[in-house]
Amino acid sequence: MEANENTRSLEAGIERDFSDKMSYGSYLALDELLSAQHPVSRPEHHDEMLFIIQHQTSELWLKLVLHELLAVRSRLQEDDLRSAMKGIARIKHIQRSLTEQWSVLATLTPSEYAQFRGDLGASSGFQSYQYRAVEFLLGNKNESMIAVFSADPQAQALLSGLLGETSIYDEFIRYLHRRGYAVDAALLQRDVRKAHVYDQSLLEVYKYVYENHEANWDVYEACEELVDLEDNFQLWRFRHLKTVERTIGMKRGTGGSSGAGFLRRALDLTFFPELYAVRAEIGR
Ligand code: HEM
Ligand SMILES: N[C@@H](CC(=O)c1ccccc1NC=O)C(=O)O
Repeated sequence: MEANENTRSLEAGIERDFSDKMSYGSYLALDELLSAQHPVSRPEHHDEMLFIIQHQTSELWLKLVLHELLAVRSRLQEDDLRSAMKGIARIKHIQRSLTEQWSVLATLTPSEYAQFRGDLGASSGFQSYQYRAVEFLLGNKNESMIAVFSADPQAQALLSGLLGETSIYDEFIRYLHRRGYAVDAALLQRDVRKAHVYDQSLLEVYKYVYENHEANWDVYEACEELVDLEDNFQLWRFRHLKTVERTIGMKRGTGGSSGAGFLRRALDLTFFPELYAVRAEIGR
């Protein structure tokens, strides 16, 4: 039957009755997940579903990035660099997927978006607490961002908590110190509520690591993993900016910012400045 009818028959052993067993849908809470898309445009605009699902899938992946970053931070605290790097490898794949996904939203034309943009009110990705949590964990701390969440105590608590905790870069630096690399004491005691700023002693450490990479292989490899992470993050920011430019041009953002100009300035931020600065020092 199978070959000539081009149909696959169910095997006898295939489970059919889930009345008292966990099924695919119940395990994944699909009823909840798939009933969480609520277009607000009236009459409902066809393309709003794309807009909602693009954001929801991004938030799901951000949830996993956050989960993995917290694990990476713990593994660094436990001096388990190899396992921390395994976490970063996974995050890098998620980032690629997030960046690749912009091409789906890029099919939304300015005319289509304009038909429901007004219904979005003042809501904006600027109010994504998971995105801000990822930025904080990577070291881009900015206390003023928390004000956006004044109406969301849970988000505010999460971000206030992370603001006062170390970033994965702080933990990497502390790990380097424990391994005997000459990191300045001031850097180890810095105010973690502020963004990391360029440190000369760290540049010297990296210079040593890169010039003697054979003898410092695991640290050298970890440095390059962090550069990949930042590179991927910047690619996401860039694709966001370019999607914004092609859908709303130079309009102001619904969140109240100047729009594309504001997003472009994020491209000047860097999580790991010394890892970029060291490039200019190699082979001098
Ligand atoms: C047509 C699609 C999109 C447009 C036109 C757009 C536009 C903007 C604009 C103008 C801002 C600046 C804040 C404001 O004033 O609103 C912003 C911020 C932001 N958007 Fe979008 N966005 C789009 C899609 C997305 C998607 C799919 C995500 C994924 C989660 C996202 C996440 C963010 C985040 C996280 C910020 C804050 C960025 C930062 O702090 O640098 N946006 N967006
Ligand atoms: N800020 C966007 C609106 C927007 O993109 C948006 C609106 C609600 C929820 C998420 C959004 N995504 C990213 O900012 C705009 O100005 O058109």
